[in-house]
Amino acid sequence: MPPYEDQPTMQLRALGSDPAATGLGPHRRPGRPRPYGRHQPKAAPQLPEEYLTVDAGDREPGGDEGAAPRLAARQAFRRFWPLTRGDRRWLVLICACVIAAALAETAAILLFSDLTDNALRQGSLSAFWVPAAQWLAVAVLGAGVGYMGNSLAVWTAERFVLRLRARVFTQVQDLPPHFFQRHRQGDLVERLTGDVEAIEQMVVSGVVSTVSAVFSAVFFSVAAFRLRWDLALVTFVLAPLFWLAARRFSGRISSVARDERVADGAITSVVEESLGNVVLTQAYHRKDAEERRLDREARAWLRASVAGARMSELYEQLVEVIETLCVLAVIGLGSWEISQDRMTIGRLLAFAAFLGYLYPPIRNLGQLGLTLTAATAGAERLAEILDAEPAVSDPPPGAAMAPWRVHGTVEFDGVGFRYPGGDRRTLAGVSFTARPGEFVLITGASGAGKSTVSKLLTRFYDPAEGFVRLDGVPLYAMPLGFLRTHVTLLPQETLILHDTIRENIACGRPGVTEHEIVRAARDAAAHDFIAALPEGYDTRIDPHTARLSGGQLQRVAIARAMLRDAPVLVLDEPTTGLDALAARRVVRPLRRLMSGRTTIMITHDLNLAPDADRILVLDHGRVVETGTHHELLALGGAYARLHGALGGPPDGPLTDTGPQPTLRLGPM
Ligand SMILES: Nc1ncnc2c1ncn2[C@@H]1O[C@H](COP(=O)(O)OP(=O)(O)OP(=O)(O)O)[C@@H](O)[C@H]1O
Repeated sequence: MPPYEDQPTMQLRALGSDPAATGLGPHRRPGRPRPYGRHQPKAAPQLPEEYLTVDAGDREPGGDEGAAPRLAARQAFRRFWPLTRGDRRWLVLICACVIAAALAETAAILLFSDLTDNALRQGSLSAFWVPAAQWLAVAVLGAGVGYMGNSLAVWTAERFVLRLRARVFTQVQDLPPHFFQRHRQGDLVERLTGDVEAIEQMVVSGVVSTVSAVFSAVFFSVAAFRLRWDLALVTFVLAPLFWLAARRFSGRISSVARDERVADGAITSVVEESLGNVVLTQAYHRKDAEERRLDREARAWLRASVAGARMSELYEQLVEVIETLCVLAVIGLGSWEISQDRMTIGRLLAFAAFLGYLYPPIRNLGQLGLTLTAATAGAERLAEILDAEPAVSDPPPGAAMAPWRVHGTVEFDGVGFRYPGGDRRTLAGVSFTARPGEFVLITGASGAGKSTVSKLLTRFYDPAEGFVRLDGVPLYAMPLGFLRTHVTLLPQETLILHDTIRENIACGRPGVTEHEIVRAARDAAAHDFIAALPEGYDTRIDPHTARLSGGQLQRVAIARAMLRDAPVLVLDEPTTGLDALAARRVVRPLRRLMSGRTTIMITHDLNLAPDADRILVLDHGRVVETGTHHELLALGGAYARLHGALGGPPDGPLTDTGPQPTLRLGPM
């Protein structure tokens, strides 16, 4: 008799999940202000009473998330089952195919017993043809439903993966900056790939496998009792041993699976971070340190992986022993029956062969529990993302104070803020107003809270106290899309899409013409260097490749902002990281971009200060000085000290063409 696993079987192998696996081990790898939208512009709205009376101090900066929550397999299943909505009729059809396949297999077993009893035992060829033809018909039928069920199951499972991944990805995109500071990128990548697939194993494939195993076990049991009730009874008395073995292993497997998912995330993170930092690695000759880092994570992964494989193998071998025990019990009882002349050896052989069909579904039921337990580790990691609250959200439908024609008055009114999880306030009582077209420069020591102002102004967070307003409307009272269409951020680190230069500029305003792209590039002093590239505007750029210099990338970003054409501009250290010459080349385009727009510039670079309508000096989250460059120098306080320490421009008119890398942002 061939080993059980090798025996012909028509049982649907639930897709994506090898029922013989415990679920451990690697998963499949895989111009001016324009109206908002089409609405007619209207005057800046009057705020309803509720926005004026809300005590903003009650608002908590959201988005704080804890560690991955612990979930029981049942909770994890319930949590992700709703994502099968829309495909449940297909699941029903798949289950029907699974049941039909189990029936066909049961019929095949009975026909096999028929053949051994009649054709083989009696040595009669005439007794062979009818059951043989029936067996063939049943096999063809089983193959048909097997093919249909498996194809449909792959399609349904992949649709589930698609839907779940899209859901998690959408959520990830709404999460606040600190979430990404606290989670390594590679680990998030792993959650969006490996963990998503692990959950599919639990939900779609899990349901199909369970239906398959349950129906096969029921049908085979009925057939077993029909063949020999006493032998069947012995078989079933010993069946709980499979369940006990699975139960014994489930706790250990759950913890090993969790370690394995975390190790998978860590190794992806190290590889990704190392590739992203390859210049630093080479420049500082950190090759050995990076290799050690990879080796450390790889060893942790190896330990988790080996522990997982060992656990799985131990379970498999234990089950083999239990199966052998069951077969020996049946043969023992059968031998006694034969000795009493109550049974023939042919019947006993037929029954023993039949056990080869009966045990896999019983054993699969136990293993399914383990697969679910292992997949729960992935569910916990995804639940952590799905449960993380975005720090900000759109106002409820009907309550939004938009659209209107934005003029660009920016107001900070008694703003206080503390980062989620932060131990102290980053901003306290910050108040200032920038009227349309004004240039306000915010400076201060490192860590004073300057960039935090830009994050509040572009609403990555809401203030815990006070209000940030645009044209008198608190930012939280307008849709995020409306706000970010009218307030353009040019962050410190130039944001580049992995695409062509054309697309990198065009993404400032979808639907722009080639002519508009080229005009923006010219205004940003980027056209000439782009045109000189062999592929011109079709050159693909990447933040990690050196095809364009920092200053050139910054000018591409300025061209994008030009197209965006927002009335408010937030510039976070626009010249930081650029050498003096590159910084000077950025000045003219910046002047064009700032012209006529409200500009909040966050910078250490005091070369830009004389042109500001107002300068705010931040210190430990508070505005300690306000005035023009000359007023503040005359004051001889914090600004004057910063100016002296940072080597700002002389107290006089500046030019962008002089021998010193001084920058002039005055009117063109
Ligand atoms: N996600 C965060 N969680 C907790 N604290 C944070 C977070 N981001 C920034 N901070 C803290 O808030 C304070 C202000 O940070 P911010 O980046 O606004 O300073 P900055 O003045 O722009 O500094 P720099 O000039 O160095 O960029 C710092 O003490 C910083 O450590």
